[in-house]
Amino acid sequence: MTYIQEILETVKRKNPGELEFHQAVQEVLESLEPVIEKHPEYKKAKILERIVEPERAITFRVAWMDDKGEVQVNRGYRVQFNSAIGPYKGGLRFHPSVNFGVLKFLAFEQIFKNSLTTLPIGGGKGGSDFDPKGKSDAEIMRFCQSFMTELSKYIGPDTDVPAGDIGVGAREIGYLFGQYKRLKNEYTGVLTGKGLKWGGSLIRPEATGYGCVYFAQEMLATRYETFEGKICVVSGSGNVAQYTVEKLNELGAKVVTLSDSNGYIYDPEGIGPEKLEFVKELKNVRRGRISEYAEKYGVGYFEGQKPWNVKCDCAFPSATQNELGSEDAQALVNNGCMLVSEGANMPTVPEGVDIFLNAKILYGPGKAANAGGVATSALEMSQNSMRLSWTREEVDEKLKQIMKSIHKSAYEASKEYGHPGNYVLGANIAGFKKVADAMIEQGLI
Ligand SMILES: NC(=O)C1=CN([C@@H]2O[C@H](COP(=O)(O)OP(=O)(O)OC[C@H]3O[C@@H](n4cnc5c(N)ncnc54)[C@H](O)[C@@H]3O)[C@@H](O)[C@H]2O)C=CC1
Ligand SMILES: O=C(O)CCC(=O)C(=O)O
Repeated sequence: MTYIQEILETVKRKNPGELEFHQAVQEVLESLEPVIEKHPEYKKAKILERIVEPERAITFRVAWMDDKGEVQVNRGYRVQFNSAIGPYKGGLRFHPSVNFGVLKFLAFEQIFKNSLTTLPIGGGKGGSDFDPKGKSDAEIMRFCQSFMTELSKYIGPDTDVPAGDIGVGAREIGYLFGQYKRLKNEYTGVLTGKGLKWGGSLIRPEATGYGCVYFAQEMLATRYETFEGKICVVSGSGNVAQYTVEKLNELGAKVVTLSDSNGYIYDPEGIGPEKLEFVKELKNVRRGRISEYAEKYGVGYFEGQKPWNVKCDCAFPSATQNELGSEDAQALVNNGCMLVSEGANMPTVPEGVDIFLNAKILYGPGKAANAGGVATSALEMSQNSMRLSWTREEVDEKLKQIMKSIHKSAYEASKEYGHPGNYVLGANIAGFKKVADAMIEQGLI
């Protein structure tokens, strides 16, 4: 057994049943094999053995009352994985599928993603198995207040700064922030993704989707290509999907699909700006299903299916982990897809990633392609500390430059290690080195 395999076996033994966590660790460790060979100091300091163990993982009871006056109980979590280069930073996910395995995979990915942004932020993630679907605003507020009452003991603007993820958007961040302020009697940047009137940053809502498209633009440029006239397939219809579509429209592409957990819509005419406004209102205000788009515009709706069989030039998985299987990956390649840029975290199964890499299409893994969201969160933290606000143009320009720099460092690392254009390898290596060096310099902790 190799050194890397031994560590992986230990991770599996110590974290039984946490399949998503095993998957994320395996991908990163396999990429790091040549780095460990080149840098014996990492092996001596047992960096890999340490980096796969969270610094702290908290679970807590969240009791709240529903509109009928009945008591409900959920489980809350925060995984504080690595603080070598900055305070823990990463979103909160409210979804019934949330458990330690899912949050540990997300927090682990966040370590390398946050390092790639070049900004001083460590890796964390949290959430709850609470299902916001079908809940009233009052129920969401009571849940958020109870959740924050416990979480507030472990976070702070210089310790751990949560944000949104699946099921946590502007509304939830508002209720969480209000409760933190009430408990601590202080007005600090303890969360990002805040409302613009009370400490939020312009462009943060757009940042993950826009950033994912900027990263894709950089990949396309290596082949002297642009988005003009490209047919694009997007999955999901939440925050990341919406702003991915918005930026693709601006750049002259045509987006033909969106989805939710019930199915996908196919609009061959393209989801232009006006139709996108309908989606935003449908999903962010009325909180309805994407099938309503098909009814309104008279296009196809495919219940229980994913959009990966639709012929396209570029694909943007923007819903959830492992939403793109190996058959889906093969279908995309067979249909001539030349680029996949991941808005979601780990949306492609490992066999699918291999299919993309072997086919030599442009493949941007989530930890590089979707890093614009957390990078802009770090810009929100900077603005909060300085007590000022940058303009929309300033933040957007910084986001563009950060995505360019992430692309450059991932590309250069892939070249240095003999696989130019393999962004999986490049992102893992470039993200790892800064954290590993910081861990060594800070001693045995
Ligand atoms: N919001 C952010 O800034 C960032 C989000 N991400 C990732 O992007 C992805 C989407 O997140 P958001 O758009 O923020 O969440 P959201 O809650 O706004 O939207 C989630 C979307 O995914 C769909 N979805 C959720 N679970 C699904 C399932 N099991 N099957 C099919 N569809 C499903 C939902 O229907 C919805 O359209 C997640 O993987 C998240 O971790 C990554 C980086 C930053
Ligand atoms: O903005 C943040 O802090 C969190 C973003 C996030 O959860 C992610 O990058 O997956």
